[in-house]
Amino acid sequence: MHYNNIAFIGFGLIGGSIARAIRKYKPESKIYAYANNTSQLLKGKNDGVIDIILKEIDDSLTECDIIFLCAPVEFNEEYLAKIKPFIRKDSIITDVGSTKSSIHNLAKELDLDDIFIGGHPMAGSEKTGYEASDALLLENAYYMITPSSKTCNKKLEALKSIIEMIKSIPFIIDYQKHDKVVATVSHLPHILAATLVNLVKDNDYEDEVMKRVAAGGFKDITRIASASPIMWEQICIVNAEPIDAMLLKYIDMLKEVHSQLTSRSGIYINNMFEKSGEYRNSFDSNSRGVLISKHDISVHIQDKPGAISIISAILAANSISIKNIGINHNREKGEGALNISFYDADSCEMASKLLKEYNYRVI
Ligand SMILES: NC(=O)C1=CN([C@@H]2O[C@H](COP(=O)(O)OP(=O)(O)OC[C@H]3O[C@@H](n4cnc5c(N)ncnc54)[C@H](O)[C@@H]3O)[C@@H](O)[C@H]2O)C=CC1
Ligand SMILES: O=C(O)C(=O)Cc1ccc(O)cc1
Repeated sequence: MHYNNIAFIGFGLIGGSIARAIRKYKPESKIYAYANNTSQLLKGKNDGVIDIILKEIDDSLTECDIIFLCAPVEFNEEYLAKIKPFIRKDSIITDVGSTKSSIHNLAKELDLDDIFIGGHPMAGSEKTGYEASDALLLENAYYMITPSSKTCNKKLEALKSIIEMIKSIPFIIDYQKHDKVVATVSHLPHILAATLVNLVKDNDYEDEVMKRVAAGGFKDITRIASASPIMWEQICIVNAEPIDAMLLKYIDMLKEVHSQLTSRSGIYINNMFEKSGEYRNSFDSNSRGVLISKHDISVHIQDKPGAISIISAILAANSISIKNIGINHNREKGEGALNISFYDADSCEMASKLLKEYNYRVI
């Protein structure tokens, strides 16, 4: 199975970015797209990203080996049901939605749980639409994959290799755990950003001085307040339970800050920033993933003695200097991911090509 014919239902920021990346790294792919926005589809066709615009959800989908659902999460669920009659048993349906349990439950109800594998790229932006899409948007970003208990290994591996091909980092996770994780690190922060901006709006002076002088810190933490209202309405409603559980914990934290401020406890405030600073500084400095410099590659190696020395010998024999080399112990890429950085782009490209010729899997 070559997974050559790839369909997109919804063709905006994320669908467009994945399609562009597929076109870049596997130009021979045949890309089909359907969306409720014809102008985005026409642009995609003009750019050479889309081969076939689908006017309807119909049996053209039977030709497709993998179908990406890339609309807001509630619409993805509607399309899962609509496309069911046209999908081959050996195809894969995946989605890019920010919530996973609800669509997995539906897949089970529809008896599609051997065909549907959840997906969620952990990168994006506050912008929307195909116009904002970019082949490099998801590069070096984690891409969560949520298999079901009926997902077969062959399909899982196929989806993983597409994700690796577009230079994202596959991260397999249980779908219920996924929803709790993203409720905390993505959904709640979007709600906080929106409410903070609205706090300023509702409390500013007539001359809008707050808006005018809002400094870098405020802008940094509120960029995502400009995200798509329809997309976030659907995410919040579909993932309401875990978001609400974290929101309640957060309200308790704010109440504690309020109480400590009332009693003017400088020590409490100091400790609060001490604790947060230490933890925040321990985050990966490159939020888009584990590859820090532009001249890095990651090579999958078997976990056995001598594996690293073989690779360094291949590179040395071809006069390619290594700047840094080390096993990725975080296991984001699974066991045996070796990170190598080079001094310049040419060395990096040559090394990647060479190691691939030796049948190493390089991303
Ligand atoms: N924006 C982001 O940063 C990220 C978004 N996601 C997820 O990706 C999905 C898509 O988000 P974006 O690409 O950002 O949104 P977008 O607004 O840029 O694109 C949505 C696409 O779906 C189409 N669409 C909307 N309603 C439709 C309907 N009823 N029928 C057919 N097509 C319809 C639109 O025409 C557009 O092509 C969402 O499920 C979101 O949760 C995941 C990771 C990051
Ligand atoms: O713009 C940002 O920083 C984001 O956080 C984008 C984003 C939005 C939704 C997701 O499910 C994942 C990532």
